[in-house]
Amino acid sequence: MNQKVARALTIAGSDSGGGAGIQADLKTFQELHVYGMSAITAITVQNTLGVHGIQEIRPDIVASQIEAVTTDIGVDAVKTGMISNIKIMEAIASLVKKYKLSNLVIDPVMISKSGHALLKEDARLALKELLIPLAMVITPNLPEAEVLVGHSLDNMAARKEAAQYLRDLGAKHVVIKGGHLSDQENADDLFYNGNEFTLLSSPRFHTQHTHGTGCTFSAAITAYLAKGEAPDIAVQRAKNYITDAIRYPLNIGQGHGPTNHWAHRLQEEQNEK
Ligand SMILES: Nc1ncnc2c1ncn2[C@@H]1O[C@H](COP(=O)(O)OP(=O)(O)OP(=O)(O)O)[C@@H](O)[C@H]1O
Ligand SMILES: Cc1ncc(CO)c(N)n1
Repeated sequence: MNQKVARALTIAGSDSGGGAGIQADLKTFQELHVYGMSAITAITVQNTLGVHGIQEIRPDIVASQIEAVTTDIGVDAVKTGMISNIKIMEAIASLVKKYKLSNLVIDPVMISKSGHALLKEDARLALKELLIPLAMVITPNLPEAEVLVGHSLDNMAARKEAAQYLRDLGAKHVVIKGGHLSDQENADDLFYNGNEFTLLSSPRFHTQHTHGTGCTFSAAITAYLAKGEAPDIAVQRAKNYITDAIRYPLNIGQGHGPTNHWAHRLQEEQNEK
């Protein structure tokens, strides 16, 4: 086998519970046959019941992790997740530019599903100034998109304007995720590539096991980009992946459990029996 292996890097926080953050990203990369690497920005003490502590990693250590893998192994696509402070954000932005990491997916993580702040307030502006201009794809959930534009987005016209605003900041493709629109029958995400708007649509499942859905979705986009898919295809395939991962829950933990990262294989395994 001398086919070139796709390589993806996640720059994110560690979730000891294994459902979100670095752990979700690496599991997703592996499932999609992409070699996964990590630069850890923070260690969270976390389980399905919530976030119980955070230790930020020194910015120079975050930077060295990125340098170590970029200069040796190489990176076909990269994603960012939890980046809790400005110093870490500055370090990441300068290395993305230095190493011309063009397949950059930004998941602008701000608050965990359990309500814990994962991004300091003063870092929100830095996210807009430093990182969003470098993004190939940005994937805010609805509350994050509202923070980024500075007002509520309670209808589709407002969400389309928000997507245009994020494009104007420099992100080439925008996905405003609809997971939080819990009164809607479907879980529809608004995708904008600068020319047209499309909906990434799926049924909405009534489950409490949605911890790490955003991390898993953005990691899947990153994996498909690493494999050379165009962004329009990568987001649709990632939507299929996260939909299966939510559809077939593992029922782990006492609170908001993780998604099922190997669910996409179940159909295949069923067919083999
Ligand atoms: N109950 C659900 N049923 C089906 N799809 C869902 C459901 N909840 C979320 N999704 C999908 O999961 C993906 C992630 O969206 P979501 O809005 O949950 O991200 P998030 O809030 O950033 O997640 P997290 O912060 O837990 O990582 C989107 O494609 C969304 O439509
Ligand atoms: C480490 C980490 N990153 C992201 C999220 C958002 O789901 C989380 N809960 N924990």
